[in-house]
Amino acid sequence: MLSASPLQNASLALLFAGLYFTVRAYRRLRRSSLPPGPSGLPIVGNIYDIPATNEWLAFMEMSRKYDSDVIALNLMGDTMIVLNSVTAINDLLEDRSLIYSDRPPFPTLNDLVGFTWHFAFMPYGPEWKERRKVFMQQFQPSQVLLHRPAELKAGHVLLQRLLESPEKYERHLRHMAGMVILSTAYGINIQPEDDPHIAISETALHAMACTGNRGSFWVDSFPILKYVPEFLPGSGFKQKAREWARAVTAMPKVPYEFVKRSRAAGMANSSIASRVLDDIEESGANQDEREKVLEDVLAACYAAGADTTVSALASFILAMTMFPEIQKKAQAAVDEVVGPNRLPDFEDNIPYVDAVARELLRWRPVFPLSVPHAVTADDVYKGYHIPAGAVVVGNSWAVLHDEKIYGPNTDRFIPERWLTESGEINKAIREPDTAFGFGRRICPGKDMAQWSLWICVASILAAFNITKGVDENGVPLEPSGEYTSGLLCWLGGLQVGSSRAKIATEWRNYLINVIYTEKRAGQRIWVNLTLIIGLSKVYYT
Ligand code: HEM
Repeated sequence: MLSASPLQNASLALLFAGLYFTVRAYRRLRRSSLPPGPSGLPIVGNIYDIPATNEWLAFMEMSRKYDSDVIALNLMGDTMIVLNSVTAINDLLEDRSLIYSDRPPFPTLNDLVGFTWHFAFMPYGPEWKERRKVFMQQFQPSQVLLHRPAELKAGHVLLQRLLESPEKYERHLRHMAGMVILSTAYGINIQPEDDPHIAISETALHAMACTGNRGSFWVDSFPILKYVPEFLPGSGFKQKAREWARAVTAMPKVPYEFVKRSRAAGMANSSIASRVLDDIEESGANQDEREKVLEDVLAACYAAGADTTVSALASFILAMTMFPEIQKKAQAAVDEVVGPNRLPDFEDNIPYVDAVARELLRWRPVFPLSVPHAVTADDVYKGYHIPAGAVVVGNSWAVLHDEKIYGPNTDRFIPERWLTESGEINKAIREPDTAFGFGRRICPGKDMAQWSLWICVASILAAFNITKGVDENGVPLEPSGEYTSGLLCWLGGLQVGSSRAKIATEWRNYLINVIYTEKRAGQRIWVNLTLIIGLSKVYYT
């Protein structure tokens, strides 16, 4: 074996030292031109500067501390830029959306679990554009009108189910959301219980909630771990991912094949799938390719639309429990327009309910940090360097709780902030659009989501009182009002399904005690609900 001379050793040591200091100096230089932020530790960077809960509040605090609405964090070598004001969000995610519309990679979610069909997680590029275009055609405001009958019917079935077992309200909200989406997208009439389509989708959504937070698994930080063989100790994540992948792969295929079979048998209901398939078959061009896009888009409706709507409605239940005086006002507003003999309809003009629905999205945004974007080219903003590849997070919570925009006490649920003195919607107040994300990635299901929320809120208010539960001594039990946090420490993650997780874990545990729903106005409402049961029987058979 050859051995190096002392001179060679000294030269090598010098070379390494030189390299080390050059890299350090380069990093310092780069860091100094990044937006301000906590300095962090070697290697791990700022991961310990981000708390495990309520990260959006920590980012607002950093913004104050560094006197900058744009802050930068280093998460194990990756740069995360957090935008804490409406101005910064507009300047970058809206006005420069050409380069700010990418997504960071999701190694566990996409590569291991198989959500590659879901365009919400696709990089900005032709595949994403194609799917988004097809989606938008079906969810633009004029098309959304076609979905209203399904939303109304599902709202009525929701009331009936709440009446039967109010303590299972979260399950009923899920059923309602699934019913709207499966019937709109595929023309599928779901079963009242144990529907197989719902079961597959819920398992896949659970997988999404577990893996959508980048950083939940080490493989997110070290993608090479994807290749670890399953027999090695510590590779449990791969087995779990393989189990989830079965449902995730089945989610787009099973309902799509159902539609194809129903069409072949001449029994398909009207749906987005059927309308687009008619077009595809008529034109005959690129049939397989276009069908694959359609299959993905339909599945994206459930994947993106179910948990979100459920989460917002669960916040509604919470708000009505915490602010009973608002509930009374909202019920009075509904009663005044709707009267005692029917349930609300989309044609009803009830500004107070509009205000409640807006306040809901503002007060407890489903995605407090939206869904992370990524920037595809180097950029300069306010003199700061934003490096290509950085994850860019819009702090929706900061905007939606900004008292300069929405007035005082933004932590309280105050629908009046949206109203003029005469009780109409005040058009001068910025709509809660921030709750639906930004720029080219803004939620394309926004209109449908808002109408779904509206009809459920109005219908529940018309039929039920929502009150705190009492313990065995009759003492009211206070709900904690806490939510889970979705953004894990390493990289800007997702909030998908996290409110659901909280409700599932905490609320369900003392659900029967904490929140119960009672029939309001006794017989009068019961009569209405009997009518609804009649309607839903037609639906179920
Ligand atoms: C209250 C309900 C909802 C809320 C709060 C919500 C919010 C959001 C947010 C914050 C994003 C990320 C936007 C961004 O990256 O900047 C998003 C994306 C998306 N949403 Fe929604 N959403 C809701 C309901 C729905 C519904 C009902 C559908 C479908 C029918 C839907 C379909 C989608 C899709 C497909 C994307 C991915 C867009 C893309 O990456 O291009 N959402 N949503």
